[in-house]
Amino acid sequence: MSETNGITANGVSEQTHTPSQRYLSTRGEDSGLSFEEVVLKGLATDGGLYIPEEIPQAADWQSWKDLSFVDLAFNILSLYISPAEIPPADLKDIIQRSYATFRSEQVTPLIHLKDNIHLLELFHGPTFAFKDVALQFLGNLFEYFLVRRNAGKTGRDRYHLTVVGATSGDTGSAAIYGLRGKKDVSVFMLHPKGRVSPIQELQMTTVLDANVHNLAVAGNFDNCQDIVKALFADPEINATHRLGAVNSINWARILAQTVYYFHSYFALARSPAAPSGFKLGDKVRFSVPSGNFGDILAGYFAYRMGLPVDKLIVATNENDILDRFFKTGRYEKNTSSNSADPVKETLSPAMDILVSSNFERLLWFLAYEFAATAGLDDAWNKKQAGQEVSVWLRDLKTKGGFGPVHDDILSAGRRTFESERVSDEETLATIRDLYRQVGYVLDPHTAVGVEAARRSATRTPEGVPIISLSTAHPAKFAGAVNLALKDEEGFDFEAKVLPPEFVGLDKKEKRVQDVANDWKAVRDVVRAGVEEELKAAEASS
Ligand SMILES: Cc1ncc(COP(=O)(O)O)c(C=O)c1O
Ligand SMILES: N[C@@H](CCOP(=O)(O)O)C(=O)O
Repeated sequence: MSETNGITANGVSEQTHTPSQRYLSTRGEDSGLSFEEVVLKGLATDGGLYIPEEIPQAADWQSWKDLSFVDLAFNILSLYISPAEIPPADLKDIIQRSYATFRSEQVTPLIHLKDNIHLLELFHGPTFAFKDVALQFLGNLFEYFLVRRNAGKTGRDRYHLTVVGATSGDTGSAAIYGLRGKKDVSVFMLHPKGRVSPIQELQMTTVLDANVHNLAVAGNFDNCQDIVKALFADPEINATHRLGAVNSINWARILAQTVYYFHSYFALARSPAAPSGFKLGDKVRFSVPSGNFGDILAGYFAYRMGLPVDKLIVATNENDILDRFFKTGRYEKNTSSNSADPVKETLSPAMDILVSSNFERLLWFLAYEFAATAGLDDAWNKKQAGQEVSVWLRDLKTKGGFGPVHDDILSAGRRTFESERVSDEETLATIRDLYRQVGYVLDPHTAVGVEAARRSATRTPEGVPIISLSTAHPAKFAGAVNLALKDEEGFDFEAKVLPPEFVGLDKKEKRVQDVANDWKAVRDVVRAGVEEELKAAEASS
């Protein structure tokens, strides 16, 4: 970071921002940014992802044990957001409004599933998936920044945010619900045509607000993600539009998700189902169904802040790039498939992914830790980490992978993480088992996490409980749930699983546009859509 008189190259003051409130890019070319800048930019100019310069230590985390979700979120987020940027009362208000939309008073309740395994239900938000926790917050955050930036401005002088996102189903609807109808924001959500569940598709396409544009791409999720990254890297559209990100490349997504790791830990410590004698400071494991590595990365931040985590269990489906990394040290796209599409379609489609974009953030921390063993100064360590990550990511793009990484880097990763790959057959068996054993219906993604937790439990030190993250409501994945449970006596999907909010969705009007798997074609659609909205806004003002 180049600085003059305590002011960073990007204008952030050292007096008002602690190192955990200043941000840099994982590829080393961009640093000294404020929270507002990284939230509005999404992806760094050098193609990297933003991370805080330092992970703050929550020295007094135990004193947070009885806080409500909102108060806990306020304490955690304040460590990463300078009060000079968002005054505390405003931050509290944004958080409060974001979680007032949840159906559960606890926001993310923890229930005891079976034996040593507890389930963290993250699906009580508007779209019934864990993404709501971050995207309700991000929607309000965008609104807050835009209102401030646009004070006194009219017409084309207003700061207009053009959000482009890729979804395999859940991010799409959660982002749309977080941003629908918001002033000065257009949302273009790309999903792989025919490869999201029917309910997920309906949740997105039945939202008819003028600022919401659903684009069905002829391709898979990775194609959608690549189009989004190509748009962010394109100087032409960046010269005319301010692009914004709602995918977990946006730092605010990760940050908001750290809260439920703490919240569930405290809920467990209070629970009569906790192992006998369990007390604050004792370790837990978290099992996380993983695709883009955003959710589990939030757990890594919670751990680095001081939460007593024994292990973070990366649970993948048959699209297992992450599992293969933790087993071999190689991060490689799976090109062994004979089919033209190397992404396998599974029963947990939200995790059907070739490359996990957030893994880059973990790689940076592992490379940084490794560089620090050389004992040089911190600026050098950060520079080294940025260079290492840039080379890895270049090789991923040009050669389809990299590795094996240095033994010390892999060992450092394995100190915190372990991984499991769960097949479709095992996913169905897990849904069935848990239904038979405790009468609970798991969604297929959650089942991947629970199966990984069950395997991990056989290796877990005595008395270490496992919190398994339940990332979606089972009604979102009727196909897989019915496949697993259709022959179970007395099972009735409509009566046992379907929430009233989903009934009749298929009768509603829909809006969606088919697009080719071609980023330039998508760029044209985005430009035309924004223009139409701006003209309509001008006409009505
Ligand atoms: C239901 C569900 N479970 C798990 C995941 C994987 O989460 P992540 O991409 O953060 O690893 C997703 C997608 O993001 C999802 O929608
Ligand atoms: N599984 C995701 C894919 C996008 O992931 P994100 O967390 O980076 O937004 C989805 O539900 O769309």
